[in-house]
Order: sequence, then structure tokens, then C-alpha cells
Amino acid sequence: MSLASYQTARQALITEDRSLRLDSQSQYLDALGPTESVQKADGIIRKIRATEAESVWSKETERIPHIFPGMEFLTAKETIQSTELFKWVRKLPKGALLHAHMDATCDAEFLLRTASEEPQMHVRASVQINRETVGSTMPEFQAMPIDFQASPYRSVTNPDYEGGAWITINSARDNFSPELGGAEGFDDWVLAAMRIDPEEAYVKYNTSKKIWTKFGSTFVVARGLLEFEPVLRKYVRQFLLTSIEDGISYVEMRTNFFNKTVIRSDGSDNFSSAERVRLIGEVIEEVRGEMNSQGRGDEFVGAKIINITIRFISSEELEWYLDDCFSLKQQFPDLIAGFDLVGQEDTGVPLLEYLPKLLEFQNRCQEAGLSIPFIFHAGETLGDGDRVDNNLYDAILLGTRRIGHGFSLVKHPHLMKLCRERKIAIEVCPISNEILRLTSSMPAHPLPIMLNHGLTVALSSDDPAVFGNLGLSFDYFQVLVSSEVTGLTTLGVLARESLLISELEDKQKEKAVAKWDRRWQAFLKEIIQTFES
Ligand SMILES: O=c1[nH]cnc2c1ncn2[C@@H]1O[C@H](CO)[C@@H](O)[C@H]1O
Repeated sequence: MSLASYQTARQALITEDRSLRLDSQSQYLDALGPTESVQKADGIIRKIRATEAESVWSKETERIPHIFPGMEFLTAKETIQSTELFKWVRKLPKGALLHAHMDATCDAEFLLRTASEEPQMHVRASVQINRETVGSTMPEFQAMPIDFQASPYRSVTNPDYEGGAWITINSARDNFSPELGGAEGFDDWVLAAMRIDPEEAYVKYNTSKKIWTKFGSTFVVARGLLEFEPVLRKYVRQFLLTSIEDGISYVEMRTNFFNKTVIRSDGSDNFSSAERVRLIGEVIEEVRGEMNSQGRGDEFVGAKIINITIRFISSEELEWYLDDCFSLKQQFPDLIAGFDLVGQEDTGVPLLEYLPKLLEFQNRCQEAGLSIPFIFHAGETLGDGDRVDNNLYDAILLGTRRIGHGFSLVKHPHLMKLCRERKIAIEVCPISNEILRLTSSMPAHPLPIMLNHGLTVALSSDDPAVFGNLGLSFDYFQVLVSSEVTGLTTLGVLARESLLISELEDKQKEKAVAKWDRRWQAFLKEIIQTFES
């Protein structure tokens, strides 16, 4: 064989090998607009990436002696933020955010600050907080009725503080022991309980099982602050506004209805699930209206709710949640997009055990002509063929519209084929998977396997309040620096597809995509102009 024909055969082999990927198929590429500008911008971004692979990601520092692109997020976050590449990723129009737990979408500091504005917000601890207990005792929060009599203690650090006594959050904060840092020490104590830090993820709880104990507890702390009508309203608004700032134009928020009611403004615990959905709907409309009136209508098309509860309830209990979801869909047909079960999959009830109730629900929806698709979490595990990994079979048999995580999906060639054929998209949460210890870094993540096999993927942030990956930029960034094939073009295809695989109605989808197309062209233009001048 001549050298020339070897080179030709080699190029043909590579092209053939890549041909399943969405970003090498003309139908997806054509949708991104004029090839010349797409390629030009893609080339520019590749150059920045290559330069920074040397100038940033190969430079060992005392703090990061093992530095590399796609390395563990919590250690790399500051470095990521300092790069030119990240600046461009921030500006990328990202389409839809399809996998995010609403109760973990805003910066924990925002939640604490917002809840502290409410005089009814109280805090307690199970024991007096001092040097010995501060690291191992979580704060607990609750909004109380207006006439509630707080305990006489000024803070949870008072020497005579009796475990379990409620104090107003502001008194507890202002009077937090100076030895423990005063008000700032209070904030540190609370924020640490709502976030995962690098030491926890990579040293103290460095296995999937261990990190879930910390991860699960962050929700318990946040819930007390969040599940109060006025705080909830501001939180949802902040979530939408910060998503828009990050280039996200549509979200499907997984909203947890595990607590059947939350606290009303007056402190009574009877704010129903329907009232919560109405509140979220109002905020969505308010934000949409504001964006339109600012002439920024292209930046936000709306949001929907995926109704969730937690997968440790019994089948009998599940029935209540399914009934509630059914009735919410009847009342708010445009807002409710689907149903899902969440929580640690490795220890949770497998879908198979809920099967009779889930099938019954499907039949009932069909008879009533209501469309409430399942959008299940499945395969968020290291298993292969065990009862947890097997959730993937049930999710697909139950007609799941998308798969949340699907981390173990690549162990199932036939299921991957079905996902391709039925266009079941995989909601991949790179940073979540890494922090929850399914993978040690991005280059070891199965995402490239999914992409190379032609699956549709919706990159998602999952729980940015806990992980610190607010918006979608950090997840997009980690993906971009971890594969040579993946480029700006890939991210463009993923962003555009995220709108097409969403639960928007066809007409809304068309509009959303047209808006995205305009922003994508403007984005390409900005990249090209910046580097041509
Ligand atoms: O990645 C995840 N997989 C499964 N469950 C999750 C994940 N992230 C959050 N939650 C669960 O969702 C609820 C909050 O909405 C929490 O109970 C949390 O455990």
C-alpha cells in the first residue's frame, strides 16, 4: 500500500468511526447555519483550548500538583473561572436545562440571605454549638407563625442553650459566639451544611456511598429555609434569572412534592402542592413578561415542572403522589411536564417494585387523555446487571421520555440502540456524577461513549447549589476540555437538541429553536469578529 492510499484509508476509517455522532451528521450540522462560520468559530475555540491545555492545565501548582483538563471540579473551579475558554462558554446560548432539582438550583448564600430577611425564620440545633460540635451538628430551620414565642436564648452557641430550642435566625446569627467567628461563623456553619467541599468529596467521603450521606443531608438543611412561601417565590425567580444570565432559555425543573405541604406566609403549614405550582407559574410569567418588556424575549421562552417524589416511599404512599400529580396536570396542563422518582438509586426502591402503581397511573392518564410522561432517573450507579442498574430496563419499558443520568447505560448495547431509535435522550450531569463519585474525573466519564454511539444528550447541572456548578457553563466546560472530538460544534448541536427533546409543545418548540438560532448566529459572529480584528 502506498503512503497516500494508507492516508486515504485512514481518513475514511476515522470518518466512518465518527459517523454516528450527531455532530458529524449533516442534518444536525446544517441546522447550525452557514458551515463556514461554524467551522471558523469552532476552530478559534479549539485554538484557545489547545493553548490553555498547555498554559493552564499543564502547569502544576502547589495547590494542584496533579492538574489536567477535566480534573475534579471542586479543586479546579477557580482555575476554570480564570480561563479565556470559560468566558466563551459562559456566552454560549445553551438552550434547555432539562435536569435540575429546583430545591438545589440557587447559590446557598442567596438562600440563606433571602431566608434571613424573614422575621419568622427560626433555627435550632440538637445540641449547643461549640468548637467540638460545630463540625458535626447541622442547623435546622423552620418558618414559624407570626405569634410564635422564640426561646430566650440569644444563640445556639450560648453555654446554657438547650438542644432543640428555636431561636429567630437573626438573633442566632447576630449573637453567634465570637469564638466561632460571630455572624460570619454562623454563615460558614450553615453554608457548609448545604454544600459539598473538596475535602469531603475527595478525602473524607471519597466513595459514592459515603458522599451520599453528606449529599442527602444538604437537602434537609436547605428545605427548612426554602419551603416557606415568600422564600420559595424569590428562589424560583433567582433560579430563572441566573439561568438566563448563563445563556439558558428554557428549564424543566424537577420540583419535589415529597413534603405534601409547605409553610404559608402566615406560618401555617398548609400551602398545598397546587398552590406551589401556581406560585411557580406566576414567577415564570413575571420573568417572561420582564424579559419581553426589556426586549430580551429571545433569551427566555419559559419553564415547566417535572413532578417528583423520593424513591424510598412505599407503593401505597406512591399512589397519593401519582394522584396528586394527575390532579395538578388537570389544573395546570401547561406547567406539569412529567413525573419522576428521585433520591439515591443504589439504596432506593427499584422501579420494578412500584410497577403496579406506575402502570395503573399510565392507564388512567391514557383513559383521561392526559399526557404525563415518565422522565425517570435511572442508571445513576456503578452497577452492571444488579437490581439498581436494572432500573434502566424498567424505565425504558415504561416509556420514559428521557433518562436522568443513565450513567450505566453504556453497559447495555441493546438499550443504547433503543434510545437511539426512540430518541430517548440522556440527561447527563457530568459534575454531579464526578462529585457523587461515579467517576474520578471527566475524561473517565462515559459521555464520549454515548456521543460516539449517536445518543442524544442533554448536559445538565443537577444540584448546582450543592456542587457549586451554577448555570450550565461549568458542565459544558468540563465536557469541552475532556475530548478532542468534542468542539464548539458539538456544544451547539447539544444546545439546539436540548430544546427539541424538551416537553415544550411543537409550536412553542419551533419558536424556542428560532430564537436560539438567532442567538447562536450572533454568538458565532462575536467569536469570529473578536479574533479577526
Ligand atoms: O443526582 C441525583 N440523583 C437522584 N436523586 C437526586 C439527585 N440529586 C438530587 N436528588 C434528590 O432530589 C431531591 C431534591 O429534589 C433530594 O431528595 C435528593 O436526594
